[in-house]
Amino acid sequence: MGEADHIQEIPFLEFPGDDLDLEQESEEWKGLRSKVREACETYGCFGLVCDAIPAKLRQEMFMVMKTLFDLPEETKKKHSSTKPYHSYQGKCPIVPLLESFGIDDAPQPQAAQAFTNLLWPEGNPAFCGALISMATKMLELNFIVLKLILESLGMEKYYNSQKENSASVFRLMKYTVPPSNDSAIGLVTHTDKNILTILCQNEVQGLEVLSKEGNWIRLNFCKDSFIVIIGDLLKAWTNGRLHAVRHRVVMNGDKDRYSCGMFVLPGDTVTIEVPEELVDNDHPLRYRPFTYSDYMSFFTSNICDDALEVYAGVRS
Ligand SMILES: O=C(O)CCC(=O)C(=O)O
Ligand SMILES: [Fe+2]
Repeated sequence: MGEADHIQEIPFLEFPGDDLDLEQESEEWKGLRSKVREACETYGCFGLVCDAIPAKLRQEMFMVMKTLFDLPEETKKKHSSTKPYHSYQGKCPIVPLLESFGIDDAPQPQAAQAFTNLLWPEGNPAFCGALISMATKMLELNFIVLKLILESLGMEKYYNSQKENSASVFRLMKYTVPPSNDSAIGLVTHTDKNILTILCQNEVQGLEVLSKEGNWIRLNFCKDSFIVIIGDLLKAWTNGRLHAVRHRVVMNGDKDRYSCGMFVLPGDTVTIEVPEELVDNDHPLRYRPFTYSDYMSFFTSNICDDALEVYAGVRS
């Protein structure tokens, strides 16, 4: 397993205040907005320290995640979906350390309850409560970041429709300690195929991002930080202005890694189409219109590194 070239280069930003209701015309908001844009253009990701999502809730989330992954394999397999990345995915030869669940619309109490009841027919209020609270806060944070991004591009008029026409999947992941103390791939290199992702991990590091210059950067999260990742769809919609960063997980050490990620996606009928304001002589159209579901169908049968360019890129 090749070592990362750099320990930390990506910006870590601070979300001001103790709740997510940051006043949107404040100087703090405007300051954050320009830093977010710069990070999204240059790195396609950034760390975000956010005390508005309490440390206690994060701890609870990782505790209940452990009880989830400790369930028997047969029970975990009950969670299935026709959509890729939404089912329970057990360990497999490509990613032998990883198990994951994708939960649709997890902030909605009905969806969270249905997931909980499937795995614990006798009920598990502690799990369900932590799931709803964490998913709700992370989705809220996702939309705040989306708003900052759209405003920074002068595209805020699209915010409400993007929000209304979105869906979410909350992914819960467990990476087990690699055998024989070696470092080993936890998750293979990829770009996220959705709009925007926010990740949260327990104290075990492992996420690495590839800089535009081609260096692997190993992220060193501080305890209260989240990581924001630009997905392929936001890169396409912004006509390539934002960077969809390639990333992977590399495991080492002697502790299991747990992470959860809130992935915002477009609703099924939404077409991703570059708005005309983002096309001009300096920025000729780079992506043709497409839907997320068609893009995912393409990707799952043609897994490749530059799926977005191959699938939707406009060749000049
Ligand atoms: O576990 C992590 O930190 C990264 C997960 C990830 O990149 C993904 O699920 O797309
Ligand atoms: Fe990812």
